[in-house]
Amino acid sequence: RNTSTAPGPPKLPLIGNLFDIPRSREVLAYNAMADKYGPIVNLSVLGKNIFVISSARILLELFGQRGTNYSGRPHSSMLHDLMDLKWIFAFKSYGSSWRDNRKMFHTQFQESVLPDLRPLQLKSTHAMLRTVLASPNMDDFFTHLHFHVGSCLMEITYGPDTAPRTARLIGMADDVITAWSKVAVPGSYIVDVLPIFRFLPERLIPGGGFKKEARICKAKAVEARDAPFERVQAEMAAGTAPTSFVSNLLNAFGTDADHEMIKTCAGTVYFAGTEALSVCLQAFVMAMVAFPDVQKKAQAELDQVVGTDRLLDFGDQNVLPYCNAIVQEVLRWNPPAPLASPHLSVNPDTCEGYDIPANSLVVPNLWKILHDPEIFPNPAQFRPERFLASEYVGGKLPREVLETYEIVFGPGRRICPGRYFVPAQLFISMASILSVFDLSPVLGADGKKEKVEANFTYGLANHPTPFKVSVTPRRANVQELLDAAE
Ligand code: HEM
Repeated sequence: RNTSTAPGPPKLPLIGNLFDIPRSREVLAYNAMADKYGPIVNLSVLGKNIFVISSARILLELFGQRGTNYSGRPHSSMLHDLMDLKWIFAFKSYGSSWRDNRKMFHTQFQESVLPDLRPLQLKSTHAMLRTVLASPNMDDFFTHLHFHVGSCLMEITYGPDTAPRTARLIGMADDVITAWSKVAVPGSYIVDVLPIFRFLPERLIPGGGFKKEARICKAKAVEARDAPFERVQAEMAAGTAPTSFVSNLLNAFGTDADHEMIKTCAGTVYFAGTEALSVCLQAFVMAMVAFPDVQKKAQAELDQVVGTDRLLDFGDQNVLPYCNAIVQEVLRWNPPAPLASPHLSVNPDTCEGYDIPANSLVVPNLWKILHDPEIFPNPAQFRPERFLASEYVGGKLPREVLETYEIVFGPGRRICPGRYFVPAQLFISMASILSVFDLSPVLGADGKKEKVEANFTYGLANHPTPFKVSVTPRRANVQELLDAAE
């Protein structure tokens, strides 16, 4: 065979590239490696091969055409065994349990059922606008946005609950996400380097260490998963359960065995969806402040379509191309999962003349693909126009723009099952905010508006770095319209 090892930073004996693996600002580090070594970069850590892919074509080939070999997930002692999060199907290995969960999940988030969710999404958006109007300062703004998407997903999954109970569940679930995010940073937990440490009793570790962290995380995950599910079961027994992801599925499937899967699928919704939506809304706010002309253009479109004496509705979506383009540009400009989720290969393979040994970790660099200047000229610029068909000769979006953009949801069999829901949710949240509020930089000590430069953490979840924004209602009747809305 005429194959070779893919290029990458030089390896040390035994430990390989242990010290080349970035532990912060991962996206920037992998971008630099791609610039130096090309679209397939090979790293190896303690004998384990990692391939970082930053070409859409290669990614579609591996995860798409050769999907049977590339749709696994790596196993982590901390995440799967100690935190016991193996029930979340995003972490399951490729096989029948993952497939069954995904199928069930899809019944509730496929394109055809999405219109049923709109009234709830709209109601949640109005609640968010009311809260922002009541306390518009910046420190609270992102908290309101996070609660908005989190509680909306919770309500879709379990039906309405009281605000304090929802806030408690969101708090617990967010703690779980914070804990598991650390697992993705190599070396965070000794047990993932030496899995035998799993059997070390907690009392022998000073302060309880990783064992204590895992125990607390597991308990919170179980409560966040079980408490709302059991509430719906009780409501159904009493005949009072409103329609929701869980009540629909409990009605459709009868046996106890199915109940377990309904519970785990439902639990996956919040854990898989909230952070990504929340990061998108934060990036959107940053874009509106850093690129004020985009905001003005969107508001002009909204004023023309919606006018001033009613609130935006889903019925307006088809006639607001610029607002829809903003949604796409937010996802491209700051993909919330810039390095997607790592895949694990099964059998040895070759790609572009390079060997890919069995059990390799394959990491897609979505960020780099979505910032390819050949397809998205001047990629750091927030420019929704690149998604307007009217900008192109023939009035059609070029195929490579569309296909590359869709990479944001990860290609192949593990593609995000929330991908139909996401644009609708982001549209209603973002366009509603722009139609009733102005987002602008705060005034500095000199009385002038402070300039906001777009900047991000460039980590595994790509958050905007802290900035200030002033949120002001655009018209005197905003409160009145919101009071009258559901
Ligand atoms: C806000 C925008 C979102 C983006 C950009 C996004 C993107 C992604 C990506 C890149 C993956 C990994 C795909 C892979 O492994 O190759 C993923 C997985 C997943 N996403 Fe999303 N996601 C978003 C929101 C959501 C929402 C709202 C939900 C739930 C309603 C959701 C549910 C899931 C699930 C369950 C998985 C795991 C799929 C599997 O392992 O089979 N996502 N998403």
